[in-house]
Order: sequence, then structure tokens, then C-alpha cells
Amino acid sequence: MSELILASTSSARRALMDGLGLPYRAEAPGVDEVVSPHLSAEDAVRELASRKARAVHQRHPEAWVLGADQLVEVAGEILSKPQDRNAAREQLGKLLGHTHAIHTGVCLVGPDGQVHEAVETARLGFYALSAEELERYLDLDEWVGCCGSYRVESAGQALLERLEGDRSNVQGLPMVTVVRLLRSAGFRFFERR
Ligand SMILES: Nc1nc2c(ncn2[C@@H]2O[C@H](COP(=O)(O)OP(=O)(O)OP(=O)(O)O)[C@@H](O)[C@H]2O)c(=O)[nH]1
Repeated sequence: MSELILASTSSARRALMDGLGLPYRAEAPGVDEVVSPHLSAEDAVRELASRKARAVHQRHPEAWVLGADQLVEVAGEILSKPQDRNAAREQLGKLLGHTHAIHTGVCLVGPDGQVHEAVETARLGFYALSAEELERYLDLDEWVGCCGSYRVESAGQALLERLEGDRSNVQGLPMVTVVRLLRSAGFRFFERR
């Protein structure tokens, strides 16, 4: 049975894959994540998810390899992971009281080299917060390593007024889509291993 590799350093993506209960391992993609500034958010995450999955599949051509990438889009601006607390405050300042989109690209490369990919979008409406409440949320450090500077499954739930789409997509992997890609590629679930 070909092994399954998650081409990711993301703890949230690992947690989502753990939930699926399949034997797999994670490996850092180790790719350059610079893309053309002219790409749409959807095209950028599609390109980067593919770059990550293909890079790891080149090292392990007999494996199933899954890569993903995520960006936030709000009022025509694209946001990725904040570098520090000030950047997180600036990001959340753009999201609070408004609706934004989370785009996640997913790419699966099979042992046969076939590539299966998708981009999933979720839309989130956030409450407006006072400056003081925002500082209290920032104190929780949920912004660290998170595109958009919040964690939708943790205290960040208190920001969320409305969610359209797959909650796991917001966390980093749209699991309904991941399963669809695996099944369409011929991956067999519930195999005795
Ligand atoms: N726990 C959690 N993580 C989130 C949330 N929203 C975004 N993220 C994380 O933000 C990161 C998005 O940045 P990416 O560049 O796609 O991925 P990365 O963290 O660099 O990890 P790689 O897969 O190794 O590229 C991912 O790790 C997501 O899991 C959330 O609501 N909860």
C-alpha cells in the first residue's frame, strides 16, 4: 500500500489529517512560496498547493502526497500569515466588522503521478470589536502561524458572526474536498494495513 504524505509543517493541517484516522506522515515541502503579485488569491493558493505537493512527490514518487495553501481575501486585499503582533492587529482590524473570504488550494499527487487539485472558499462575517477587546484577543497569541490572525476552532469562535462553507477549510484543509480528491484518485479507505 503506498504511503500517504502530508506536505505541510502546519500543526492545524496535521490535526485535521489525524481526525481522518489514516496512517500518514508529514514532511516539510521546502519550496519557495513567492508567486506573481498579479495572481488572484485563488490562483495563488492553487499554484502553491501544487508546488508543495509536487516537490514532496518528486522525493517520494511511490507515495500519495497532499499539499495545501491558504490566503485570506478582504476588500480586494490578500492577507497571509502575520509576522508579528502589530501585523496581526492590522489584519484583524481589516476583518472585524466585515466579511472576508478564506481560499484554500489543495493538491493531491498519486503514486501514478496523476494530479488532482481544487480550491475551496469559505466566507466569514466577523463582529466588530473595541480596541480593548481586540488587544485581549491578541494576548491569546492565536494569531501566531495563522493566515488572517485568528483560530476559528478556538477563542476565535467569539469573533465569528457567520460562516458559509467548510469549517475545516478555515482551519487549513477542506476535508470534504480532501476526501473527494482521494476517492476520485482511487485511494482506498478503511484498508487493513
Ligand atoms: N488552527 C488554525 N490554523 C489556521 C486557521 N486559519 C489559518 N490557519 C493556519 O494558517 C496557515 C496558513 O498558511 P499556509 O502558508 O497555507 O501554510 P503554512 O502554515 O505555511 O504550512 P505549510 O502547509 O507547511 O505551507 C496554515 O497552517 C493554517 O492551518 C484557523 O482558524 N485555525
